[in-house]
Amino acid sequence: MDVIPVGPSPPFSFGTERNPFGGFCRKSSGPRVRPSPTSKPPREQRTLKRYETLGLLIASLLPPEQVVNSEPRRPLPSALLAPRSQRTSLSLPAPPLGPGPGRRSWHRGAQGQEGILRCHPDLAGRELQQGTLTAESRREQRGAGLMSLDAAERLRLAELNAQYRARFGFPFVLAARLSDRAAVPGELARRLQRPPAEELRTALGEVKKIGRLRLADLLGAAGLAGP
Ligand SMILES: NC(=O)N[C@H]1NC(=O)NC1=O
Repeated sequence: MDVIPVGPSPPFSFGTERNPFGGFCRKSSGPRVRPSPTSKPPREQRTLKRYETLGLLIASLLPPEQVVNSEPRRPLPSALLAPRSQRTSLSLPAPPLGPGPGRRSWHRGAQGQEGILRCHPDLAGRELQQGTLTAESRREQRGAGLMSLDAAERLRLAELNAQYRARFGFPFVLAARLSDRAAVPGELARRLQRPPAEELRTALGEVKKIGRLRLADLLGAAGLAGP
């Protein structure tokens, strides 16, 4: 069977933190490095990024022996090296959350799971208003009705998103296509109350759902969007 090469990443960055799947995400603190709408990466780089994301999604579904890291000095994410039966290792031991030295070293450690969450824009956030979301995110958020919120609903979500980020250190992530505008604030308020380690696992599970749905779209396949 063919092997799927992983990495190296193309030379673009939305920050300086490398996520566990090879891309760059925003750092949790400090000034945010954000491309302005007028400085989008060139078309080829966006296309490359899409292919890289697709390759990594596919790699995450394969047994480790079929995944080859084409960048010698960059180790594969540990989540990809685990036997497939344990690949739900996005439910690995809880990292220390919140401010403090433990969190920093965890960030730099082998897991770095939290980084993937920071790749996600807020639901109904500024990027949606400013039109700077990726086409996929925009479609997902629009499908959930998040583009039609009134001012009070938007404010409520913005407050909840800010509280969530302050508590957990990463943005609230939810597979918008499996939800809707009426359910999102309640779900956000509910998850805001959860213990950090549990919430991290839930949030990573949502990333997997989003990935599966996007992969199903890309492959034109039905049935990949299961639990
Ligand atoms: N924060 C967050 O959940 N963002 C997203 N969810 C989703 O389904 N698409 C997104 O952009």
